[in-house]
Amino acid sequence: MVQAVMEKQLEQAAGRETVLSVRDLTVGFGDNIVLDKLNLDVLRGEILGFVGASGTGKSVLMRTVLRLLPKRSGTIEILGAEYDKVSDEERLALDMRLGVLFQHGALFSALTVRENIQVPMREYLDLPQDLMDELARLKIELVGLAPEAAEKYPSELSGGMIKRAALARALALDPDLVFLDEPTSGLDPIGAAEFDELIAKLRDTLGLTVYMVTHDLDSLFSVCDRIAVLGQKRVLVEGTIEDMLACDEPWVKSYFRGKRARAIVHD
Ligand SMILES: Nc1ncnc2c1ncn2[C@@H]1O[C@H](COP(=O)(O)OP(=O)(O)OP(=O)(O)O)[C@@H](O)[C@H]1O
Repeated sequence: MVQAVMEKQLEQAAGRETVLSVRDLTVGFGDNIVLDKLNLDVLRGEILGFVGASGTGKSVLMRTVLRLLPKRSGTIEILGAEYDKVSDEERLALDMRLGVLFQHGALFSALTVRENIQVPMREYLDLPQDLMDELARLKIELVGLAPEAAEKYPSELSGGMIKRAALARALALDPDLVFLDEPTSGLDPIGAAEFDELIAKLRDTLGLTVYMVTHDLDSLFSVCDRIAVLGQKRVLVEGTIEDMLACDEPWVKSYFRGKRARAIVHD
């Protein structure tokens, strides 16, 4: 069954551009091998939901792809380039095409929302302050925050506003691919649904590709085009929500056909 789902996905993937291709990736800490020969493809323009039991290595994979953790072996090709094989200059250019929203927002508490959004601009670009202010204003509008949010500090924002501000910072350089680590965690169901709608809208309007680590079944059912499940140190199964619902792999079955999931399906 799992094999059949994988083969169907490969067929569907044929002909679409792969923006992230991970092959035989092994990552570990001392004797603890967290990912073992893992393979994963993310296709342009899709929202990929990445799930797996707690502690299976979802964050480790995302951090390794972002070069925040070292890999033992394997290849990671991102936006058509293999990081290990490009020059420093090309690596910098690649980094600019990636946006990241870390869990809990991870905004700088001593900076206002506007200043937070301008951090990547300062790091990668050499722009006059008035242009950066205008760009920050546009990003704030894009994520649905009020203009007044620009001069507020993170401590003055609600959880939902922090997520939106962090998303605005992730979008600061108009990336092709954004990584979201549990973007709806800590939000109430209405706030989470609004955030999901925002992500779908941004994908549709900006043509973003979204890689989203999530435990949120609502997000998986409502906005993800495809889902990848991490287990046994690799991607156990990849597919649409329908594929997940038909899958007999025990963890996938209990996650997607358990009590909580059934409540969503029958909503
Ligand atoms: N810097 C590190 N040093 C040593 N071990 C680590 C490090 N980071 C992660 N690990 C280990 O890697 C494994 C996977 O952790 P990871 O945080 O990726 O899980 P996760 O799937 O994201 O979990 P959760 O859903 O709870 O966030 C765990 O066993 C963890 O202890």
